[in-house]
Amino acid sequence: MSVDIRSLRDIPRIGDKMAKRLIEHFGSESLALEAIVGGDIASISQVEGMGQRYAITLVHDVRSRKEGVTACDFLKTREAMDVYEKVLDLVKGFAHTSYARDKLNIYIPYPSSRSDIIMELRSSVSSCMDTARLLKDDEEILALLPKVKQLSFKFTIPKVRDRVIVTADQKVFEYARERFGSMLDVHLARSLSEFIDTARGYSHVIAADDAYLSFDFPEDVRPEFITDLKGAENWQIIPEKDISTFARNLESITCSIRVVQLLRSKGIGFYAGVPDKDLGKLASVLSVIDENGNITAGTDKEVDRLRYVMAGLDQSVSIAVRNANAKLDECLVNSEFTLRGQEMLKVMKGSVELKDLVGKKLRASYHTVVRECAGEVCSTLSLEKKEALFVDSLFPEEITHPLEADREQLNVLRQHIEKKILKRQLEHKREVSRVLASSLDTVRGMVREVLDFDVGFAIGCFASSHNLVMPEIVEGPGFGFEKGRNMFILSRHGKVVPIDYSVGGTRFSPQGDPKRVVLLSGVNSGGKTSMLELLAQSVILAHMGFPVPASAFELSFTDGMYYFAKSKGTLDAGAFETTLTEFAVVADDTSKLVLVDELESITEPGASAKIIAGILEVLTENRRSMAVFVSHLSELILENTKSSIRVDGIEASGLDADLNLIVDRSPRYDYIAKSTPELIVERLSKKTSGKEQEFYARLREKFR
Ligand SMILES: Nc1ncnc2c1ncn2[C@@H]1O[C@H](COP(=O)(O)OP(=O)(O)OP(=O)(O)O)[C@@H](O)[C@H]1O
Repeated sequence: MSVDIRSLRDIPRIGDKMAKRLIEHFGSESLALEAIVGGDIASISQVEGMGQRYAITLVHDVRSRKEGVTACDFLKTREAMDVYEKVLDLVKGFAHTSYARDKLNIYIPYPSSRSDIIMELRSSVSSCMDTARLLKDDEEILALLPKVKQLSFKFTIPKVRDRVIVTADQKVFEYARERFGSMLDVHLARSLSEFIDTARGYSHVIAADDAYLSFDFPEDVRPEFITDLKGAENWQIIPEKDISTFARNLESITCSIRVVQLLRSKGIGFYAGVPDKDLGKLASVLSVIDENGNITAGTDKEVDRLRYVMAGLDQSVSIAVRNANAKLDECLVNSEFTLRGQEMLKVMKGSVELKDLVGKKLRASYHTVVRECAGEVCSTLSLEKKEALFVDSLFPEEITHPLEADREQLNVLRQHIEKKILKRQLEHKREVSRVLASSLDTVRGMVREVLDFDVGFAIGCFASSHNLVMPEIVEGPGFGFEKGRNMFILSRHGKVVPIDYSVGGTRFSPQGDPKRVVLLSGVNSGGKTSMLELLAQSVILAHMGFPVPASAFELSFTDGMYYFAKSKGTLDAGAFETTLTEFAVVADDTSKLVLVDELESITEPGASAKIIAGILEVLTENRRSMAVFVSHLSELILENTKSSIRVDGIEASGLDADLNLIVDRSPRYDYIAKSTPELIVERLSKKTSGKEQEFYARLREKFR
């Protein structure tokens, strides 16, 4: 039964505490609900106290309430679930984003009662396959996608230190502090002098009322009057607020824009609500900021020049000073100083200092050197007139040797440049923020769509890489295929022998034999278990609406799949009983596929054969059941039943030159294949020597 979910309270797993955390994390209940219903496992996992496993369970829970089924409705045994999880891991290997890797968990196999969902999925997966065919080798898209992450809004914006709001009005002050206080300084100035003192500490001053409008301010205080603070937009006062959101997520956003543009250029309609022109504008606005929210180099020549000045100031001053001192030294070395008699008398009388006389003599040369030194700094840094005046004040009027730049004045120059950069940046930031503020929803939606694109793209790439085909759905019961490939063997060994096989009524059935219940006999290590695994993989994929690993595949939908893997060793009485209880479930009249691997080891061979025969009879009587039982006891089982059960066989014809079994991996229909353990014994005897070989030779004799 499907249930409508309208609030977090409708989800039994979510208590008050978790609901609060979800709302805090996503920003609102509707966004939290959207993430859960939409299967955004990656984001839900980030909620405090959640974790990935819990997020998956939560999403499955909610979806199963909406869809009325869970994965366990189809996957009836632990081993069936294991195969599903391993298949899903293979698909996840093709995801380019962690978002997609997590979200792929929402895909589950559905029972035939929800064939409507399977059919819907088949059509969307088919278009994912088309997209993958087109794009799977596109290097640009493959490089862009891994850089797209979910947008993060969880960060505090560092306080802006170079800007201040100053007001003379208590009410305005309180309002400004409440709205902007966490992001920039707000001051109450009760007098003009207080205003000016405060203003001098900042590169940009916003005067938030008209109290000081008519005053003449000193040249270094140039407030901006924004007298209606309530009517002001955030981008005017604190453009950093919106810019930060974009800057922190810059790579994800710019890569998403590029992905959308690329997809559109390939004729794939994507994110239709936003026209190309708007995307282009967004991209060009974003190109102006870097990941710290600063204006990027190349945006504004003046900012670039000032940054260049800032970066080169210390070095160019020290080089120019060094050059000046070298010139001064040279000048001194080449100077002669002659005291005339009058001068000597004055010095002797103490009315003139020798130092002053020397200074007088050197002044002209000193000032020339200092002028040249300042000129060198100005030209190296391409300083403007006003900045050049600051440079002049770096060097003392009085002759000093060696020449040194005044550290304090250098600092004043640095602050002057810095203020100019900040002021200029503010103009750009306001422009950028004005555009970005209205684009947040667009960008949020776009990044989500790109991430969701990767979910489908991963499925498409998986299908394409494994050469999968969409199975044809038939009335059945039955399944049959050509060139089926076990994907686990393929990923483990890099190659796999394709197999043809059919059970029940399909166009691949042997001479139209529609037998639905078969025993699979055959040689040890012939590939019987691998065949069951291949069937399980394909049937699970088909019930997920996914393509399957074969060149052609037909199957009928079933209500559930039972996969019982080989049990290890003979079971004790308790475990035997438990195993039988597990098998009792196959007796109901639902449509089902039962795959069983060597059940005989549950007890001694004679009894096992009877039990297996009994189970097969029950399955044969249910017209909607299909079953493949792998067994080495097929003859014994047939002796114990009158039901019409087909025995197929995987046979080995010998050993090749490398002592590997020569096996035809495709089962032969209606054929009891021998286990041929003698081939294994023969192989061992050929591979060994001495005593060991004698031992195997003796065993071999037993088969003659
Ligand atoms: N189609 C195939 N292509 C390539 N290798 C295969 C194929 N099928 C099986 N193999 C390989 O053969 C080996 C034995 O396979 P598997 O375990 O399925 O045989 P089995 O018939 O179940 O053996 P046993 O009767 O001893 O349990 C495995 O290593 C598997 O990788």
